[in-house]
Amino acid sequence: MTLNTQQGGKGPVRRRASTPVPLSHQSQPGVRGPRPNPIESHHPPLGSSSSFEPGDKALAMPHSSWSSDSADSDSSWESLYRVMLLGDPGVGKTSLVNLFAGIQERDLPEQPGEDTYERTLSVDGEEMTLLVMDTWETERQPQDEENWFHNYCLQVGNAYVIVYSITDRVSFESASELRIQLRRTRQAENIPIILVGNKTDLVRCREVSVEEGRACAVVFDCKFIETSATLQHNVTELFEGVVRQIRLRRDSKEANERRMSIYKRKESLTKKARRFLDRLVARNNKKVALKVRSKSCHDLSVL
Ligand SMILES: Nc1nc2c(ncn2[C@@H]2O[C@H](COP(=O)(O)OP(=O)(O)OP(=O)(O)O)[C@@H](O)[C@H]2O)c(=O)[nH]1
Repeated sequence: MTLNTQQGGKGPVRRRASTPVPLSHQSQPGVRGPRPNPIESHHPPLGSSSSFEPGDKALAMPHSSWSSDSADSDSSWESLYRVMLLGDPGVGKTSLVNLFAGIQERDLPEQPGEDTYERTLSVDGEEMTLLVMDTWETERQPQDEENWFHNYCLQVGNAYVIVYSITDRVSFESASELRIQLRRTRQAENIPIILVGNKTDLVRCREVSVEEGRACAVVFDCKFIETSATLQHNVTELFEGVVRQIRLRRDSKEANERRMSIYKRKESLTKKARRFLDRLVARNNKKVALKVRSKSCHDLSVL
């Protein structure tokens, strides 16, 4: 993986944790600054900060989705993808995002607060810009604010990385709950979700086995990888996987749309009947599907 910073090769772009990225944020590689739009006032230029209020309606507009037909789904929109890190406190989200951003421990600011990083990755010869957001907090006060903020996070991501620590079973259970919450919030969407078991270097303290992690990913229909931020093990693979998962969906959506428009024109009644029967058979073959999924859930380069 090649990490290319923007802004003329300076370090990764940071944003403040308290600055939700407006849902309509769109940038083209190399183009900085907000586009003129009604919620512009909430989105400061990169590198500067702003605050937000829970319940801010302008920010809570419906998110763009893979299946969106809105005007926002043009090619410029697709040049920047929001990746949300979710998970219990202490599981290693910040450590993972720091590795993504190329930040060494000694360079970390004394006052934490910069939790969002934008970098362009080159994977398989193609560049993609990710905005990785380590803004998930579970101890916000008051509760209303926490609920609003969680809901916001679950709405705005183009991809999700749900992290647990393999040394902490409670964090594993929270990860499953988060997956359920995500499914509820983004029901109809096929967004990439990667379950990450971090801290694999702590072998003797392991509370969650690889098999359990994998089984969870199969049941919840997401990808799975184990990492160690401390040893920098599988971290590159994780973020490359995020890029590939986004790309696979983007490409398959485009291909599907093309195929469907041709198909709809040509499809005969017999074909429609056959398709219906195929679906019926597929539904009855859930067991087979589960087996196939369990084989591929750890392969982040396939759907
Ligand atoms: N041994 C080991 N420690 C890790 C690993 N990843 C993170 N840690 C440590 O776990 C602690 C918590 O890591 P963070 O990255 O701050 O975790 P977080 O999920 O961002 O926590 P919050 O900011 O509270 O949400 C730190 O002391 C890290 O050094 C890992 O892979 N192995």
